[in-house]
Amino acid sequence: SQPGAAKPIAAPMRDLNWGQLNFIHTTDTHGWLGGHLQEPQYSADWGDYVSFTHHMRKQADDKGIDLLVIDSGDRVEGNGLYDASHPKGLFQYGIYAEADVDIICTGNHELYQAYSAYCEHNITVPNYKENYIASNLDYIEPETGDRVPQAQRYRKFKTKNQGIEIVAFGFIFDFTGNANNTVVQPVAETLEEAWFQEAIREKPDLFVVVGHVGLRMEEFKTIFTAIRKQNWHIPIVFFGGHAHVRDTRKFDSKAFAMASGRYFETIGWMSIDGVKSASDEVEATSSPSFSRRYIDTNLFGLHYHTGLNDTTFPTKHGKRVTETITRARKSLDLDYQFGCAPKTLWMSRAQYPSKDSIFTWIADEVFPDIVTRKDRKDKPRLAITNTGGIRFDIFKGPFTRDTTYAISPFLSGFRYIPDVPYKAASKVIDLLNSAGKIFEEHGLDTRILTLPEQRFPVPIAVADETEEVEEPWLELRDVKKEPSLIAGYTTKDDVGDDGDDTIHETIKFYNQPNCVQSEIAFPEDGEPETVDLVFLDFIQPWIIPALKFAGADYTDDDVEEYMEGTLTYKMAEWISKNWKGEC
Ligand SMILES: Nc1ccn([C@@H]2O[C@H](COP(=O)(O)O)[C@@H](O)[C@H]2O)c(=O)n1
Repeated sequence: SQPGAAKPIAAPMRDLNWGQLNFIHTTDTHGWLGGHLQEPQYSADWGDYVSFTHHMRKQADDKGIDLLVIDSGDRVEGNGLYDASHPKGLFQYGIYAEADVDIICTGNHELYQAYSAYCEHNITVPNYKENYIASNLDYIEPETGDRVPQAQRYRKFKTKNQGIEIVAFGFIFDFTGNANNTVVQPVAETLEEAWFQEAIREKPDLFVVVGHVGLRMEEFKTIFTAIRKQNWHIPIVFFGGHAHVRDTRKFDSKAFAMASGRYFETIGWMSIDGVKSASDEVEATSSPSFSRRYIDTNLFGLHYHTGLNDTTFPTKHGKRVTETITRARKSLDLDYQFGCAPKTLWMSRAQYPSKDSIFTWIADEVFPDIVTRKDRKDKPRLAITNTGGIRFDIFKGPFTRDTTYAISPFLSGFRYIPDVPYKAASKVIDLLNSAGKIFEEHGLDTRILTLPEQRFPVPIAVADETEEVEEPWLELRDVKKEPSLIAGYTTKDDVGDDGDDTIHETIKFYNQPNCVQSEIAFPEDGEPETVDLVFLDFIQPWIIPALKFAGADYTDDDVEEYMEGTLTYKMAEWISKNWKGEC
């Protein structure tokens, strides 16, 4: 872990189950390669990950079984290590590539900006060569305008030790917010293509679908159905992401999907037995058994799972990566303190509105101060932001450059429509928060506005009780002798509630609105006649139809820049003025 990071913390652990074929999975790391410096249960860094995967590959080799390392996208945006450099990702791409990944695909965050799409195509794809798969994504070459596959459409290969034959795909969900140098082909359309139809007729031992797709979104189900139509008996595993949650979904007794959280808090572990019979000639027809674990990026747990310790765990390579991160963090001055957070503010561990809610802080304290311009400072205004634009909690203590990007990594700026009749403008916030249907008519999904974690909830009654899911190696070591529990995830998925490698004190999460609003410079009595309606540029597509529905006919041409500067910049400025002091 990084110098100054919180020390790893002891906790009661559940063992990992090894099978014939095993997977290590990361997703939505969003640049958190330095680890969570303030949280002991997630303070391992990418160097530790490099050491961990090395030891686990070695164990697989020693046992004569196989291990594959997977990443399902959104490696960028969300942490100073990526966002604070000019250009962005100056250090991040090289550091990430120190990890040896067997199957890797693209997420939506690699595609929001033409620049990051360019880097993905020209840095990460060549770094991973045949391991990079882009089943439904094309890149547009800037020099020629030619549309080319971002990477190969699928990959057929055999595992190193047992020669298990795998056909692997790499999808992204039906994303529409991509920059114009990429083309995302809708998943359902892609499945009709000749190459896909050929690939699913290959008859491997196992299909592996890696996708930047939430497990409860439609896309994986559609892919599952297409593969199953051709192959009633071949096992399929899916590795998803995007929803920022730990989750496992069972499509049928031979098809299992897992998602491994967010921000390098989680390393996913999946194992399968019975995927290939000992004799090559006989097809494995009985149901394979699957198991999953969500490993906290706590060095204590990584030592535990590898059977190593402080001295034996770090490999030379891992140590070098840790040192490279330290140097990069230093040269980006990520520990520079803008101020000192007087208390912890939560995204979803507090209700909105409440004194501990980060959104209440933004609406009540930050926006009234920052959303202003000299020539219209007395104009009453409504300022709206989507909650999804805020990405992480603020912990009491130093608020650094790094914290700034973890909270607000995006380049979104402030726009407005001047002098909107208040009667209409005042209705916008409720429409954004609770009138999803109205926006659907305009092809807009209001779930995009909110936190990824609550966008695709896991259905409550999910487990199919009639089917057995094997968890034969579960062993809980000495829970009673271990220290008290630390707060963390208690994941409920299609298999049960024992997936987390660490037994945590359960955290309660509260649903948040899609958007929050501040009323600024309002008259003391009564309502204003008109207001300036100020909003972050990301939510403009929802603002215009909302106003229309509220009775005010505006178009994109009526929208102007409200002030210079991004939310990220303005927030950091606010903190340096208002949270002065030592900590
Ligand atoms: N400029 C932006 C870009 C994105 N968002 C929010 O992030 C969500 C996507 O994040 P994932 O990690 O789930 O891919 C998106 O739906 C928005 O809520 C934003 O606010 N501004």
